[in-house]
Amino acid sequence: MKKISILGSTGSIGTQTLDVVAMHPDSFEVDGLAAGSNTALLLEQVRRFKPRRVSVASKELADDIRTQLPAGVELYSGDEGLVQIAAGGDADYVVTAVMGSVGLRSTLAAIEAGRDIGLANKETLVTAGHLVTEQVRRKGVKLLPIDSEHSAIFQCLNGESREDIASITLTASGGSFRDLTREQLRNVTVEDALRHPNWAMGAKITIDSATMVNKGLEVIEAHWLFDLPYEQIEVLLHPESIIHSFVEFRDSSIIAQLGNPDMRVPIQYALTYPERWHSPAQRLSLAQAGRLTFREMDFARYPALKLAIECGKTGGTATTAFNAANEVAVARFLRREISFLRIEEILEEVLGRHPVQSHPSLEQIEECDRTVRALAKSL
Ligand SMILES: NC(=O)C1=CN([C@@H]2O[C@H](COP(=O)(O)OP(=O)(O)OC[C@H]3O[C@@H](n4cnc5c(N)ncnc54)[C@H](OP(=O)(O)O)[C@@H]3O)[C@@H](O)[C@H]2O)C=CC1
Ligand SMILES: CC(=O)[C@@H](O)[C@H](O)COP(=O)(O)O
Ligand SMILES: [Mn+2]
Repeated sequence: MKKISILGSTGSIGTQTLDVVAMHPDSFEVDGLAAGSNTALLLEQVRRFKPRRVSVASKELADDIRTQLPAGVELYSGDEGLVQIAAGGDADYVVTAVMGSVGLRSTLAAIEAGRDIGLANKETLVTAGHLVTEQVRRKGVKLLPIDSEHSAIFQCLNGESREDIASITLTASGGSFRDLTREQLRNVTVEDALRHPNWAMGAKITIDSATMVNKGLEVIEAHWLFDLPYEQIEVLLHPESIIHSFVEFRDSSIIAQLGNPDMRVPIQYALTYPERWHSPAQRLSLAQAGRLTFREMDFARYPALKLAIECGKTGGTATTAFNAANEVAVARFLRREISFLRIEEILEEVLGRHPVQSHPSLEQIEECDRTVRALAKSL
């Protein structure tokens, strides 16, 4: 029986993780659940999965639900609450599925507590990849990718030697606006941007997919997860999202991982690795798919992807700043304060002004995150 805790249990990845847990009730037990503000859904999850410990985003929300929790369930709140769910109790495994760099301290706390991590929260690695990977090595825990592209690469690399890798390629759907020119992006709405062609996901990552920031974050995530230089990480447009990513080896062989777009598959693999269990995901029929198509990435069409990769190559706090500016810009777009194209402009402006620090400590990372957020809000 594996005891798991989920940070962000009420979100897209969190609820699908609980779907996987529900499919294998004799193999998984839920120790802790951390939500943001969706207390109605959290209470439903508590009744169904019977965690011993829960957390919500604020003390006020905790006060709202205190009397509705079964006796004995420990209740926490705020950032400290996330850390409690990540590192307290007796879970063996923590799924990090909160959105944004708010997940950093709790992920580090879970690793410090010796827990294996199922990582969906890519912003954590983008913000402080050097700290997270160093701590993973020091504590000897497993860091298993949930992000579909990284799960694909992880599966393709199973049993292979690092020296044999020529390159890895992350596939990109192109997002909601893949058929629009930059000129046509001027007047797009939040509703348009939230219509992802292939995946049903949380709002922030759906916008990131439309700006191609998501692929930029994923390149940086891949750099840390697979310990590869940026020169060996490629991006390719693949509108069908059937090939989730692939690896080319030095003998010119390519190994790819394919499947219908369904996050329950990589989530389950991260939970059951190295085993593979039955999944209800719809089987892929290549005959029915008929044709898979590919296009070279157009960096002029997607300047935020170019900027993200430049930040990755610069290193230090450049990626921290990129991520913080993006989180603020996307939140402002979702609140309809700025236009879609303004997201990219804010990224350019913030990075143009950011004094990069090399080898930042956790405190320096957090300071950078705060400063950049304030700047991005003011622009
Ligand atoms: N969705 C997907 O298919 C994929 C997502 N990812 C990554 O997974 C992560 C989660 O994405 P997704 O599930 O789509 O996002 P959602 O917005 O759907 O969910 C985010 C979760 O985080 C919780 N949360 C937000 N702020 C806080 C906070 N301050 N304290 C505690 N909990 C908080 C939310 O709680 P509440 O709703 O209760 O407020 C919710 O449970 C992101 O990093 C994303 O990039 C990666 C690959 C695919
Ligand atoms: C499901 C998943 O992993 C997302 O990160 C997905 O990849 C988004 O799709 P695109 O960024 O390719 O549009
Ligand atoms: Mn992805």
